Amino acid sequence: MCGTARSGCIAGVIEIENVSKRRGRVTVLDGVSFVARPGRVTGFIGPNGAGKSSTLRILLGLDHAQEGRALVDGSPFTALRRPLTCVGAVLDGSGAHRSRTGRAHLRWVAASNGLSRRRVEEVIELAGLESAANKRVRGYSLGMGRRLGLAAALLGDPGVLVLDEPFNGLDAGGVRWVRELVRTRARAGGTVLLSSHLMSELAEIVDDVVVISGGRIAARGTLDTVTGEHGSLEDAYFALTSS
Ligand SMILES: Nc1ncnc2c1ncn2[C@@H]1O[C@H](COP(=O)(O)OP(=O)(O)OP(=O)(O)O)[C@@H](O)[C@H]1O
Repeated sequence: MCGTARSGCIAGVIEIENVSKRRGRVTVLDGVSFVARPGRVTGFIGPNGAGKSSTLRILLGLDHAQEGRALVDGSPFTALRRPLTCVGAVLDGSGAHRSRTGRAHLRWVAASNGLSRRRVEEVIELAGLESAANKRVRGYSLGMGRRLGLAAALLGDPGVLVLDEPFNGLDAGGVRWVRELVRTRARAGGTVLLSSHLMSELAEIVDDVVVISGGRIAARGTLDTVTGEHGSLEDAYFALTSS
């Protein structure tokens, strides 16, 4: 199904290797390295402006690093032949044209990746978008836009999910859905990499944690390792990022 011309996207290992990014004179990322593994939920946390979105954008081929590599199963995202069947991603917004309906957007994304209209109906149901699917995206709330972005990310039933602040704007039902979705995906052997500022929410769902601060990795490891002697992930986060 999914794959690169070279190796095929079977394991779904995300490797960020020594990635550095400068914007003008500002160093946004400085030698960032970590791995997100199959069967695990990896939380990517850090203060505003720490470099989370920049890292995820480089991983998804939306931006370039001056140094280092970001790989999925040893290949850059841009080398994937049918990316949606390998990596599902949600960055900011739904990515949909505002004058389209949610259903039309999903059908367009599905068609561009050789996926069926039946799958479109499945993800509409999965994302709880049945009553909104025929509305134009310009009328969507923040949370509905989030659900639409997640629905599109799930279209290809990918082994890898990359989610930037997936809980933003979601109501209680949406938060519960995303929580269960990422845990179910990881239990089934998928790789989930997600950023969030919601420490208590994250502590419930992550296996591994990567902490970034000022463009540098401040800590990485299992939830227990990173939490360490601190009472909670939140306490560890503040200790690691306050400088
Ligand atoms: N398009 C851009 N042009 C210039 N600077 C940018 C751009 N995008 C990000 N930056 C800068 O890069 C740095 C890292 O930003 P980034 O968005 O990756 O952080 P983040 O950890 O995702 O933050 P947040 O939690 O606020 O989303 C910040 O200093 C930011 O100002």
